[in-house]
Amino acid sequence: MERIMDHLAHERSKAQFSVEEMKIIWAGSLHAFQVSDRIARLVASDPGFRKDNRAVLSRKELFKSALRKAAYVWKRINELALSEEEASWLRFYVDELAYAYIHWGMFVPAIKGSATEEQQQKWLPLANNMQIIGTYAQTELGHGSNVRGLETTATFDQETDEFIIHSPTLTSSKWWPGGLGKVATHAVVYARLITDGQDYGVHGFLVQIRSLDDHFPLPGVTVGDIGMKFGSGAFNSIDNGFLRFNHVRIPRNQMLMKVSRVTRQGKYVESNVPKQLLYGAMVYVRQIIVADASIALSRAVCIATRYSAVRRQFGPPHEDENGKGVETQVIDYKTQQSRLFPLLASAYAFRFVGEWLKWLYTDLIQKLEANDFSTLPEAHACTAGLKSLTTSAAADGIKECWKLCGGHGYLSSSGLPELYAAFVPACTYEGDNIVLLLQVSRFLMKTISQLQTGKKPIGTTAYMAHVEHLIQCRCTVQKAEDWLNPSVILEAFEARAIRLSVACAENLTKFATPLQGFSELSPDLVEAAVAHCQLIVVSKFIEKLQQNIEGNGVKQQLETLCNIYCLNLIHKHLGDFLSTGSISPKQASLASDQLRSRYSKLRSNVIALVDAFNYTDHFLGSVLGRYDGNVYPKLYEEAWKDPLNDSIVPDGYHEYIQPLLKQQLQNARL
Ligand SMILES: CCCCCCCC/C=C\CCCCCCCCC/C=C/C(=O)SCCNC(=O)CCNC(=O)[C@H](O)C(C)(C)COP(=O)(O)OP(=O)(O)OC[C@H]1O[C@@H](n2cnc3c(N)ncnc32)[C@H](O)[C@@H]1OP(=O)(O)O
Ligand SMILES: Cc1cc2nc3c(=O)[nH]c(=O)nc-3n(C[C@H](O)[C@H](O)[C@H](O)COP(=O)(O)OP(=O)(O)OC[C@H]3O[C@@H](n4cnc5c(N)ncnc54)[C@H](O)[C@@H]3O)c2cc1C
Repeated sequence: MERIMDHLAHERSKAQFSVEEMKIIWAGSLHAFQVSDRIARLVASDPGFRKDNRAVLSRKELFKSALRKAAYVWKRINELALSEEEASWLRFYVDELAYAYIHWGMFVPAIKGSATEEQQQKWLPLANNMQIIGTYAQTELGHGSNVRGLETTATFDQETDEFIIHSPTLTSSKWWPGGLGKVATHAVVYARLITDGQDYGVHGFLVQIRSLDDHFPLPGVTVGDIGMKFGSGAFNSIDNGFLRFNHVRIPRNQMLMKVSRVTRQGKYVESNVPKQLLYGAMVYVRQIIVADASIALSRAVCIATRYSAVRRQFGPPHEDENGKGVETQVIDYKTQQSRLFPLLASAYAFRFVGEWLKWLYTDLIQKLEANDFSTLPEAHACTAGLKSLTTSAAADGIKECWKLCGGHGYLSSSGLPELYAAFVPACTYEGDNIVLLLQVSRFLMKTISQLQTGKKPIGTTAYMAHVEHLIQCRCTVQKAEDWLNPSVILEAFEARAIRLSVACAENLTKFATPLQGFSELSPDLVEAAVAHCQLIVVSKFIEKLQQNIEGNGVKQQLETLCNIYCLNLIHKHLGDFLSTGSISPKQASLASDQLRSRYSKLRSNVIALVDAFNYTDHFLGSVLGRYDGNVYPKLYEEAWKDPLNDSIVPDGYHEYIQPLLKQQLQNARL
């Protein structure tokens, strides 16, 4: 036991940088670090937030436990008079999916984004004080991605000055909204607005669905839970629900009227605000999901890295620091490094691009408030594309981390199966990842077509202004070290991205209609979108390194991580880079050489690099990822805690095992 604990201590002593400074870089600022650290410890030390028994709870127990925790969170927020920032961290570290995620993450933002000032004044205080609990009811049984295809209707009745909300078909039943099944009292419902016999398309409406007195559904409302979801624990603590309306009436002023409104006379009036602002809550959450992807991936990487340093398999026997013969730490296998280190680098890359995206979103909101809508298309493309890229990579990465831990990774107590089950739907919710990439490609094709009109591309598409150069430039790498030059890397990624986009744009012209072209070329368009989004992540990592980064050795570690992130992408997408002529086969081989050498450079720092995430053992929820590395005794302890081990002879022995054995014994004797 002693020796295992020593392993991580020895690993930590090898670090070539200041972990404390890196913690601040990871958190974003000293202030963010201090607040998040304080709240993480507060949660970890409070038995009310225990979560180690989730895997063995039944659905009903899990759900009730999530309700209890959500109520306790609210109590602690009020008792401790936490600020909004502190309260968000508290909800985050409690790490239990419940209705509060949708209430704070979607219901409140939808009201802020789509309601008029007057409507906000009425509804926000109620929501902020939890006098009502809200959900976001957009998706239906028949349509999720195709929002324009939603079927729920909101028909204006001029006589009573009300909207009649109705579900005309089975497929129009709302399906999936979190917190809807058993908890929410109110919902922002997306429905087709019909007035004067005309259909004006999908709009948002605030609808009360349950009584505030006895929690029963209001007349005309049918509501329930959609059933168990993938994995034990994970999303099963939350009541994703169905909802049907039978001519439910709401006052006219419960239509969210920032984008457009219906007058007392039933006239539909548009404002000067773009209709896409109706989808504002999705842009907001997609940006948060990018931050969440870096968290989810870094959690898995932290577990897999610590365990890989503790775990030993095969010889040649080495001597440990006490001169004893020991097997090889699995982290020293080059295959383990080539699977794990790019994931560690990706966690950092996603953290920084998430930070930038938060800035982009804040900037967008400021502009919108000043009636400047110019950056909305780019913000939509960036949030959609980066949400897609980072969640797909994080979900795959978590699964890889589980395999990197061998058999023990499959144990619930490793924390990895539940982390995977809880995170993988991020590839679908808030927009299916492929559908979102197609949005990015649409934006890219539009940008390319506008180049011909002389319109200067801005922001993340600014590189397209250099299309002539990027289409014909040749990569200058001659030796492996040349791949450490950020401008060389950037140009290779820009060349690959623009060449894929331009090829798509040229091919699109060969079809009879743009629609036909988009449909036929959609796999290529998705690849072009991925290349563009990877370029954004690469360029934001490089930009981060150009900032003033303090702390002993911190910048050097980040440079190594950045190199690994970029070179591994080249390695994985070699087909793109070679087929577009962005690099040559010889340069590809030099990139692989350099990548291998970066792994060796990083090796002694990896434990410290995952320590810099500053995750408590409570938050990690993993025996394999424990800070002290004391894995085996704790695995043994955990095994004993399983309910199956409550009795020596299992339930069912007398009914099913004993008779079987007896029968077989008798048969043998006959
Ligand atoms: C130390 C680090 C600290 C970090 C802390 C991290 C904290 C993390 C904490 C918590 C994590 C939280 C995790 C979240 C918890 C789980 C919550 C899950 C809840 C899930 C909710 C949902 O899923 S809600 C439902 C979402 N649904 C969708 O996303 C549907 C997807 N479909 C669409 O979005 C659209 O319909 C689609 C874009 C596909 C529309 O296509 P189309 O028909 O072409 O579009 P149309 O409507 O005609 O639009 C035309 C025009 O508008 C542009 N556009 C589309 N959407 C938008 C938009 N949102 N904004 C702006 N513009 C938009 C579109 O591109 C077209 O443009 P043009 O081409 O005409 O210019
Ligand atoms: C855990 C979870 C929580 C959720 N929470 C909420 C919530 O709170 N509120 C809410 O309203 N919704 C919620 N949703 C619903 C979610 O937003 C939708 O599931 C999502 O938008 C995808 O839509 P869909 O299910 O209709 O998939 P579909 O669109 O049916 O996708 C099925 C397949 O078709 C493909 N596809 C679809 N359209 C195209 C296209 N144009 N081109 C190419 N391929 C295409 C997709 O890539 C996918 O492979 C939640 C979903 C999950 C899983």
